[in-house]
Amino acid sequence: MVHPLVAEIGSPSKFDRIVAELTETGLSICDDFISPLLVNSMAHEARSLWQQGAFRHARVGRGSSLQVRPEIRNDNICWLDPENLTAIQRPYFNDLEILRHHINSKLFLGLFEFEGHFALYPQGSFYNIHYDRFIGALERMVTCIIYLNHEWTAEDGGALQLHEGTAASSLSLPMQVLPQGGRLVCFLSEAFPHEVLAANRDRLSLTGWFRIRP
Ligand SMILES: O=C(O)CCC(=O)C(=O)O
Ligand SMILES: [Fe+2]
Repeated sequence: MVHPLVAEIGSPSKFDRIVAELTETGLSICDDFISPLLVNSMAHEARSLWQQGAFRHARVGRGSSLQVRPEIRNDNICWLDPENLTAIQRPYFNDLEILRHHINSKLFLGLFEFEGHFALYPQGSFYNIHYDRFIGALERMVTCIIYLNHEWTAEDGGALQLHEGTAASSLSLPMQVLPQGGRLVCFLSEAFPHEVLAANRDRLSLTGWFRIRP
Protein backbone atom coordinates (compact mmCIF):
# COMPACT_ATOMS: atom_id res chain seq x y z
CA MET A 1 0.00 0.00 0.00
CA VAL A 2 1.24 3.47 -0.83
CA HIS A 3 1.39 5.71 2.19
CA PRO A 4 -1.20 8.51 1.77
CA LEU A 5 1.44 11.17 2.16
CA VAL A 6 3.58 9.63 -0.57
CA ALA A 7 0.52 9.39 -2.84
CA GLU A 8 -0.12 13.07 -2.30
CA ILE A 9 3.44 14.06 -3.08
CA GLY A 10 3.35 11.90 -6.20
CA SER A 11 0.06 13.23 -7.61
CA PRO A 12 0.21 16.30 -9.86
CA SER A 13 -0.87 19.56 -8.25
CA LYS A 14 -3.28 22.03 -9.84
CA PHE A 15 -0.18 23.99 -10.86
CA ASP A 16 1.34 20.97 -12.65
CA ARG A 17 -1.94 20.33 -14.48
CA ILE A 18 -2.25 23.94 -15.62
CA VAL A 19 1.32 24.02 -16.91
CA ALA A 20 0.88 20.69 -18.71
CA GLU A 21 -2.24 21.99 -20.47
CA LEU A 22 -0.62 25.33 -21.29
CA THR A 23 2.27 23.45 -22.87
CA GLU A 24 0.02 21.16 -24.85
CA THR A 25 -2.73 23.52 -26.06
CA GLY A 26 -1.87 27.03 -24.89
CA LEU A 27 -4.99 27.08 -22.68
CA SER A 28 -5.95 25.77 -19.26
CA ILE A 29 -9.26 25.99 -17.41
CA CYS A 30 -9.12 25.05 -13.75
CA ASP A 31 -12.32 24.92 -11.70
CA ASP A 32 -12.13 25.62 -7.97
CA PHE A 33 -8.67 27.14 -8.30
CA ILE A 34 -9.61 29.14 -5.21
CA SER A 35 -12.10 28.22 -2.48
CA PRO A 36 -15.74 29.40 -2.51
CA LEU A 37 -14.96 31.33 0.68
CA LEU A 38 -12.19 33.26 -1.06
CA VAL A 39 -14.39 33.84 -4.13
CA ASN A 40 -16.98 35.45 -1.85
CA SER A 41 -14.46 37.60 0.02
CA MET A 42 -12.84 38.80 -3.20
CA ALA A 43 -16.23 39.55 -4.77
CA HIS A 44 -17.26 41.42 -1.63
CA GLU A 45 -14.06 43.44 -1.68
CA ALA A 46 -14.50 44.28 -5.38
CA ARG A 47 -18.07 45.44 -4.75
CA SER A 48 -17.03 47.70 -1.87
CA LEU A 49 -14.29 49.21 -4.05
CA TRP A 50 -16.92 49.79 -6.72
CA GLN A 51 -19.17 51.53 -4.18
CA GLN A 52 -16.25 53.68 -3.05
CA GLY A 53 -15.75 54.84 -6.67
CA ALA A 54 -12.40 53.06 -7.12
CA PHE A 55 -13.29 51.66 -10.55
CA ARG A 56 -13.01 53.56 -13.81
CA HIS A 57 -14.13 52.91 -17.37
CA ALA A 58 -11.70 50.49 -19.02
CA ARG A 59 -9.83 51.98 -21.96
CA VAL A 60 -8.32 50.54 -25.12
CA GLY A 61 -4.96 51.28 -26.72
CA ARG A 62 -1.74 52.14 -24.93
CA GLY A 63 0.22 55.15 -23.76
CA SER A 64 -0.97 58.43 -25.24
CA SER A 65 -3.55 56.67 -27.42
CA LEU A 66 -5.53 55.24 -24.46
CA GLN A 67 -9.20 55.99 -24.99
CA VAL A 68 -12.58 55.08 -23.54
CA ARG A 69 -14.33 53.32 -26.45
CA PRO A 70 -17.62 51.89 -25.13
CA GLU A 71 -18.42 50.41 -28.54
CA ILE A 72 -15.34 48.14 -28.11
CA ARG A 73 -15.44 47.47 -24.36
CA ASN A 74 -17.63 48.87 -21.62
CA ASP A 75 -16.42 47.15 -18.49
CA ASN A 76 -15.02 48.97 -15.46
CA ILE A 77 -11.71 48.16 -13.86
CA CYS A 78 -9.77 48.74 -10.65
CA TRP A 79 -6.01 48.01 -10.78
CA LEU A 80 -4.50 46.22 -7.81
CA ASP A 81 -1.24 47.32 -6.24
CA PRO A 82 1.07 44.28 -5.85
CA GLU A 83 3.07 46.21 -3.25
CA ASN A 84 -0.01 46.80 -1.10
CA LEU A 85 -2.18 43.73 -1.41
CA THR A 86 -5.02 43.35 1.03
CA ALA A 87 -5.29 40.24 3.21
CA ILE A 88 -8.09 39.11 0.89
CA GLN A 89 -6.03 39.48 -2.30
CA ARG A 90 -2.88 37.88 -0.91
CA PRO A 91 -3.82 34.17 -1.02
CA TYR A 92 -4.68 34.39 -4.73
CA PHE A 93 -1.49 36.31 -5.49
CA ASN A 94 0.52 33.73 -3.53
CA ASP A 95 -0.97 31.00 -5.73
CA LEU A 96 -0.17 33.02 -8.84
CA GLU A 97 3.42 33.30 -7.67
CA ILE A 98 3.65 29.50 -7.40
CA LEU A 99 2.07 29.21 -10.85
CA ARG A 100 4.56 31.71 -12.27
CA HIS A 101 7.49 29.60 -11.00
CA HIS A 102 5.93 26.42 -12.42
CA ILE A 103 5.43 28.03 -15.82
CA ASN A 104 8.95 29.41 -15.87
CA SER A 105 10.49 26.07 -14.97
CA LYS A 106 8.63 24.20 -17.75
CA LEU A 107 8.05 26.75 -20.50
CA PHE A 108 11.12 28.98 -19.95
CA LEU A 109 9.10 32.13 -20.56
CA GLY A 110 11.06 34.24 -18.07
CA LEU A 111 7.85 35.58 -16.52
CA PHE A 112 8.83 38.16 -14.03
CA GLU A 113 5.74 39.81 -12.55
CA PHE A 114 1.95 39.89 -12.54
CA GLU A 115 -0.25 42.91 -13.18
CA GLY A 116 -3.96 42.65 -12.55
CA HIS A 117 -7.24 44.43 -12.04
CA PHE A 118 -10.73 43.68 -10.85
CA ALA A 119 -13.20 43.96 -13.72
CA LEU A 120 -16.90 44.60 -13.38
CA TYR A 121 -19.11 44.18 -16.43
CA PRO A 122 -22.46 45.75 -15.52
CA GLN A 123 -25.49 44.09 -17.07
CA GLY A 124 -25.33 44.51 -20.88
CA SER A 125 -21.54 45.01 -20.99
CA PHE A 126 -19.12 43.22 -23.33
CA TYR A 127 -15.58 43.35 -24.71
CA ASN A 128 -15.17 42.90 -28.45
CA ILE A 129 -12.70 40.47 -29.99
CA HIS A 130 -9.07 41.36 -29.26
CA TYR A 131 -5.62 40.02 -28.45
CA ASP A 132 -4.10 40.75 -25.03
CA ARG A 133 -0.58 40.90 -26.47
CA PHE A 134 -0.20 43.66 -29.03
CA ILE A 135 2.30 46.34 -30.05
CA GLY A 136 2.52 48.43 -26.91
CA ALA A 137 1.78 45.49 -24.59
CA LEU A 138 4.35 42.96 -25.77
CA GLU A 139 5.37 42.19 -22.17
CA ARG A 140 2.09 40.35 -21.61
CA MET A 141 2.80 36.65 -22.09
CA VAL A 142 0.18 34.72 -20.14
CA THR A 143 -3.37 35.86 -19.37
CA CYS A 144 -4.93 34.68 -16.09
CA ILE A 145 -8.55 35.37 -15.22
CA ILE A 146 -10.24 34.27 -12.02
CA TYR A 147 -14.02 34.61 -11.98
CA LEU A 148 -15.89 35.81 -8.90
CA ASN A 149 -19.53 35.11 -9.75
CA HIS A 150 -21.94 33.01 -7.78
CA GLU A 151 -23.92 30.36 -9.73
CA TRP A 152 -23.51 31.64 -13.26
CA THR A 153 -25.69 29.94 -15.89
CA ALA A 154 -25.65 29.95 -19.71
CA GLU A 155 -28.72 32.24 -19.64
CA ASP A 156 -26.64 34.83 -17.83
CA GLY A 157 -24.57 35.31 -21.04
CA GLY A 158 -21.16 36.90 -20.48
CA ALA A 159 -19.14 33.92 -21.73
CA LEU A 160 -15.50 34.33 -22.58
CA GLN A 161 -15.30 33.23 -26.22
CA LEU A 162 -11.91 32.05 -27.45
CA HIS A 163 -11.27 32.06 -31.18
CA GLU A 164 -8.75 30.40 -33.42
CA GLY A 165 -5.58 32.43 -33.78
CA THR A 166 -2.69 32.14 -36.18
CA ALA A 167 -1.11 29.12 -34.48
CA ALA A 168 -2.53 25.65 -35.18
CA SER A 169 -4.42 24.37 -32.15
CA SER A 170 -5.75 20.98 -31.15
CA LEU A 171 -8.61 22.70 -29.32
CA SER A 172 -12.08 22.86 -30.75
CA LEU A 173 -12.50 26.58 -31.38
CA PRO A 174 -14.38 28.85 -31.01
CA MET A 175 -14.97 27.84 -27.42
CA GLN A 176 -17.14 29.48 -24.77
CA VAL A 177 -16.22 29.55 -21.10
CA LEU A 178 -18.72 30.68 -18.47
CA PRO A 179 -17.40 33.01 -15.75
CA GLN A 180 -18.11 30.58 -12.92
CA GLY A 181 -16.84 31.60 -9.45
CA GLY A 182 -13.48 30.01 -8.60
CA ARG A 183 -12.71 29.09 -12.21
CA LEU A 184 -9.27 30.10 -13.46
CA VAL A 185 -8.70 30.56 -17.18
CA CYS A 186 -5.10 30.78 -18.21
CA PHE A 187 -3.80 31.12 -21.79
CA LEU A 188 -0.83 32.23 -23.83
CA SER A 189 -1.74 35.86 -24.48
CA GLU A 190 -0.56 35.90 -28.09
CA ALA A 191 -2.28 32.64 -29.05
CA PHE A 192 -6.01 33.37 -28.84
CA PRO A 193 -8.11 36.26 -30.05
CA HIS A 194 -11.00 36.39 -27.58
CA GLU A 195 -14.04 38.39 -26.51
CA VAL A 196 -16.50 38.73 -23.65
CA LEU A 197 -20.08 38.27 -24.83
CA ALA A 198 -22.73 40.60 -23.43
CA ALA A 199 -23.54 39.73 -19.83
CA ASN A 200 -27.17 39.65 -18.68
CA ARG A 201 -26.20 40.36 -15.08
CA ASP A 202 -23.23 41.99 -13.35
CA ARG A 203 -20.07 39.98 -14.07
CA LEU A 204 -17.05 40.14 -11.77
CA SER A 205 -13.50 38.91 -12.31
CA LEU A 206 -9.88 39.54 -11.51
CA THR A 207 -7.98 39.67 -14.79
CA GLY A 208 -4.25 39.92 -15.19
CA TRP A 209 -1.11 39.04 -17.05
CA PHE A 210 2.22 37.48 -16.30
CA ARG A 211 4.75 39.80 -17.90
CA ILE A 212 8.29 39.56 -19.08
CA ARG A 213 10.71 42.41 -18.39
CA PRO A 214 9.87 45.30 -20.74
O1 LIG B 1 -13.13 38.45 -18.40
C1 LIG B 1 -12.83 37.75 -19.35
O2 LIG B 1 -13.34 36.64 -19.53
C2 LIG B 1 -11.83 38.26 -20.37
C3 LIG B 1 -11.41 39.68 -20.15
C4 LIG B 1 -10.43 40.14 -21.20
O3 LIG B 1 -10.36 39.61 -22.27
C5 LIG B 1 -9.51 41.25 -20.91
O4 LIG B 1 -9.69 41.97 -19.91
O5 LIG B 1 -8.55 41.44 -21.70
FE1 LIG C 1 -8.48 40.01 -23.15
